[in-house]
Amino acid sequence: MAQVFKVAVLPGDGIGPEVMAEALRVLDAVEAKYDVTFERTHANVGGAGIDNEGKALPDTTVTICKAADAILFGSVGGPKWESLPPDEQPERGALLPLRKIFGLYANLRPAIIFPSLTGASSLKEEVIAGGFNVLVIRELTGGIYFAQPKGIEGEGRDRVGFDTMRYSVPEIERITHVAFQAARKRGKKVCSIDKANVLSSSVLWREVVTGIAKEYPDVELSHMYVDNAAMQLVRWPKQFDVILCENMFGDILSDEAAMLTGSLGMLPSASLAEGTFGMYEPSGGSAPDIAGQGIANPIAQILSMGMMLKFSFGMVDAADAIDNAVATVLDQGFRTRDIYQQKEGEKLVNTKEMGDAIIAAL
Ligand SMILES: NC(=O)C1=CN([C@@H]2O[C@H](COP(=O)(O)OP(=O)(O)OC[C@H]3O[C@@H](n4cnc5c(N)ncnc54)[C@H](O)[C@@H]3O)[C@@H](O)[C@H]2O)C=CC1
Ligand SMILES: CC(C)CC(=O)C(=O)O
Ligand SMILES: [Mg+2]
Repeated sequence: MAQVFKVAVLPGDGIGPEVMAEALRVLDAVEAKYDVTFERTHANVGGAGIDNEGKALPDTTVTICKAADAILFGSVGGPKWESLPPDEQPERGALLPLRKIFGLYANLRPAIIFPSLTGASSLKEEVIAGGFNVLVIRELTGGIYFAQPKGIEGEGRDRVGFDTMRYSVPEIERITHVAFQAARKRGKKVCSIDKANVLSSSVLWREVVTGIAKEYPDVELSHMYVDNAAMQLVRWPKQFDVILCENMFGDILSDEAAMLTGSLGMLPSASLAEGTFGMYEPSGGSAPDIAGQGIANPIAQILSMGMMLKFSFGMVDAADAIDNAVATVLDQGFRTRDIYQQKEGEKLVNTKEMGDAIIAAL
């Protein structure tokens, strides 16, 4: 009998539904190829939650996610909801609570440059010749995005806005283990990012990471201040293997790493809890500037779905097949607008045509 996996599908806003449609068509192709059934339940989230059910994270959505084996998430947010009170907006009202409710503390963002895409990277060819493969591991449920107190107090020009950067030892320990275990299976190097010359949370972060590293003598640890890391990523990305970051530094550096691979539309991510539950989402946002035009790059969403197959369902072969299909279509010259270089052999395609090509390659 075919194995059955339950997937909560949360397309969200902007380009979310457009790229999600392609990921689901690729999931159909996986179903046809492997002896497996993906039971999918769609739910509103973000602006779609506000518009359809009056809340960025409707209770029905949480119930559907709790009944699922994994969440496939598009992206949320956009100008339409930016004037709502901050805690009711799609990002703070839905995405961050989802990460907290499901304990998704480990965010894996693999920035890999496909050989045929080196021309789309913002870096010079000689800097990225031979490719690079960096895994950003971002702590996702702590730090300045979550810690209290935060808010805006006072009146008029006397108002102050404040957030709190806070990390506990167990929070640092568990994400550090994720980074070292990942490094063990690849280049055996962890570079931990902090701002220990200024921030107390970073002083503790560095101390705890250094302690955990002793349990992994086969993995080399280095530390780097976040400002230098931002510079080193564009200077010589090949020096990095696994980059370990707290929440906000990882948010920022992963967008930077994405662009080195050609486009934010290329960077998938897995947000993992203890065990096999995870939420799988592109690293980028809802891209209001291109939403509704059918031109968004669906690759980040499709590769995120592939990460779901690997990390939540143990379908490593199917995940590899998706990665290979993406590499094949890029070799064949298919390009959405964000990675189109107007070079000979390139074929400019829209979102759906990119989905078609990946399904054909699969
Ligand atoms: N996980 C999520 O749901 C996230 C949501 N956001 C939200 O998204 C909205 C827009 O934020 P921005 O800062 O503009 O970031 P963004 O990531 O949505 O877009 C930044 C740039 O990258 C491009 N881009 C992103 N994904 C693409 C794709 N798949 N194909 C082609 N181009 C792509 C966009 O067109 C834009 O020029 C905001 O409301 C923001 O809060 C931002 C980041 C993550
Ligand atoms: C709401 C933000 C924290 C989302 C974001 O930028 C991200 O997860 O990369
Ligand atoms: Mg981000």
